[in-house]
Amino acid sequence: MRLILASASPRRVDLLAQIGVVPDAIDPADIDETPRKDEPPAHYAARMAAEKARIVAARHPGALVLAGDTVVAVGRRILPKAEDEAHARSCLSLLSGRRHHVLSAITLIDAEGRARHRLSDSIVTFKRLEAQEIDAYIACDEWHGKAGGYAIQGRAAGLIRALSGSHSGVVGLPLYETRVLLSAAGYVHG
Ligand SMILES: Cc1cn([C@H]2C[C@H](O)[C@@H](COP(=O)(O)OP(=O)(O)OP(=O)(O)O)O2)c(=O)[nH]c1=O
Repeated sequence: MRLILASASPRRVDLLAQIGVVPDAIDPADIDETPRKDEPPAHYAARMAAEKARIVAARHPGALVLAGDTVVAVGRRILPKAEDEAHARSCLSLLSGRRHHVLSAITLIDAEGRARHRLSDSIVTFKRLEAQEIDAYIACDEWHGKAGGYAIQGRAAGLIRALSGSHSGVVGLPLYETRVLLSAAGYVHG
């Protein structure tokens, strides 16, 4: 059975490889990722994963298509991907010393066109960040393009006091849920 990964994220390829899954092709969806007005973060993540999967599945009839979306949320507020220093700084100031949620949604569309969905909800707690810790993190550039302005798989791990939930989900693809969906769709892997 062919598996298509509907994602431009190299992290998702690496995460899949961690559970022994190598997609036959990578075909990013490239959709409009603007949240709707007052859209709850979990709803937004699930909607994005489902839309990415649906658009890519239309291009690959008969294949399995996996898509994901990772959203950082402080309360009902969705933090967008940090594209510049000022934005990354404001994300880190907001996350400093408090808990936030990382919602990681996946959708798998099977060979018959049936969609299965899972949502991983993790709680991440940052230490209270000193000004020089924020400066040092900004200088390392790992925040670039990351939801919420940090990447737990890099230096930010040294600033995170606690994680409750799925580490792989925070990085971008919750592997437990992914394996469950792949198995349910009859995909055989290690
Ligand atoms: C919080 C956090 C986010 N991220 C990244 C993962 C995702 O790439 C990004 C969230 O954006 P996504 O829209 O989920 O993914 P993407 O744009 O990289 O790829 P595509 O839409 O094609 O599937 O933030 C980390 O790498 N580490 C982290 O700790």
